[in-house]
Amino acid sequence: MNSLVATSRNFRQAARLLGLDAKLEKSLLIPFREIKVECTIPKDDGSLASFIGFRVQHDNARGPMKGGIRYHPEVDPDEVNALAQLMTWKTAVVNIPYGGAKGGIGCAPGELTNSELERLTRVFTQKIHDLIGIHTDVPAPDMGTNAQTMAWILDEYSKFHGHSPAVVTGKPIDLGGSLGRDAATGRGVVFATEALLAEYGKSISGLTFVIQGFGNVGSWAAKLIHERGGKVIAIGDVSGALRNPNGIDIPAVIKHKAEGGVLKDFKGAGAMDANELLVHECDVLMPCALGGVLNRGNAADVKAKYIIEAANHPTDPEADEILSKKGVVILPDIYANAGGVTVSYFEWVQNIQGFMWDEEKVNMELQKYMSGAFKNIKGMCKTHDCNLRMGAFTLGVNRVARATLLRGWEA
Ligand SMILES: NC(=O)C1=CN([C@@H]2O[C@H](COP(=O)(O)OP(=O)(O)OC[C@H]3O[C@@H](n4cnc5c(N)ncnc54)[C@H](O)[C@@H]3O)[C@@H](O)[C@H]2O)C=CC1
Ligand SMILES: O=C(O)CCC(=O)C(=O)O
Repeated sequence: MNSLVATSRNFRQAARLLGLDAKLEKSLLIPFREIKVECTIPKDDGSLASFIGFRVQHDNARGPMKGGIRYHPEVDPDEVNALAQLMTWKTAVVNIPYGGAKGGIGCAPGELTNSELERLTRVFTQKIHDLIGIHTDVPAPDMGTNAQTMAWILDEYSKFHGHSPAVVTGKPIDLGGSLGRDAATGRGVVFATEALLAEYGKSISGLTFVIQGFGNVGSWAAKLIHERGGKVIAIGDVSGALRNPNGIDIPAVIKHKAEGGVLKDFKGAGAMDANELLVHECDVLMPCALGGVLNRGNAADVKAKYIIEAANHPTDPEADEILSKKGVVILPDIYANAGGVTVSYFEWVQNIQGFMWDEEKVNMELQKYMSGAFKNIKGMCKTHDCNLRMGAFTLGVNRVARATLLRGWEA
């Protein structure tokens, strides 16, 4: 199902549970602003290459719009729109003073050199610099982008507006990045998993995990699960998938990748069919890569008891229905992966204050926000007699609706 249709469907279901006025519902769904820009760069060989960049600013009722920038060949306007909308509900779920936005460029970052990526990022920034800003819209990394990408945006933006570290988060520590931001999404995923498992009298230790995606989110989640005694029995990325029923040595995989190795060539686990990864026998499944990977084609075959949505919208609504009938418990993206944007908020606060926190404080505050949000989601589940996805959606949508009503519409 189209990602925008799927996300809007979840929103509408939450709006109905909350009894929102139809006009308010419509206004919350329509994005504040959609930006589409053409970015042409000279490639290293002198030829020209053109790319389309997007930034969708979905809602700013609760504060500056916030969300990552994705570099991926499948980036399209509907997907960016859906991801921007998810950011609005996500920032409200963890109760940080932001709205939602998301950006992306349709490109294959792995096929561009570092200098081509730098030129592309700078051209994109030139085209959107007057529409982003510390108190309007604050980008961050997402799939295919990283701290270096944020450093280029910061530098290009600062040429127009003066030195502005708080205009992006997830930047290098040397440029005002926060300690703990690199690990934050994966760490938040693990805090969220612990909160969920505790409801069932379980903990990470001794359970089996399957993780799809071994980039920023997947590798940090895997590392922290491994450290807590969880057994990661299968992993995969764009190169392929690996399994080891005795548990994969995650620090060794991280070392292999840091030394330039490709995941599928790691020797401490056997190769497996990448399509089998999501339906592999395990206690906990963590999609940490693309959206829509759990769909009506594979949902019936999923064997995990818990799904932690570390990626954004990995579960299609059709799969959601099939999985819930099977009794699989799903921890939704707008809560499960909110640790990244939460520490982005801490980074922005530190930049504005001009005062750096130590990593212990960052991680402690993150845990507070994640466990507080889980309690609030459970409260909404009780109030509206609904599952965790609708608990999170009703929590987020209700906060945004209240802020919108309080601000009013007088011209
Ligand atoms: N980076 C962050 O702070 C946050 C990221 N997310 C979400 O988490 C997910 C992953 O993001 P990052 O780890 O930042 O991206 P990344 O670019 O660091 O890593 C992406 C991973 O997905 C893998 N992948 C790509 N295509 C694949 C395919 N067809 N099959 C299997 N694996 C594939 C890549 O090989 C890589 O391991 C995305 O859905 C993103 O929106 C959510 C919240 C915050
Ligand atoms: O850190 C941020 O501002 C946004 C992270 C993000 O893009 C996401 O949560 O999907």
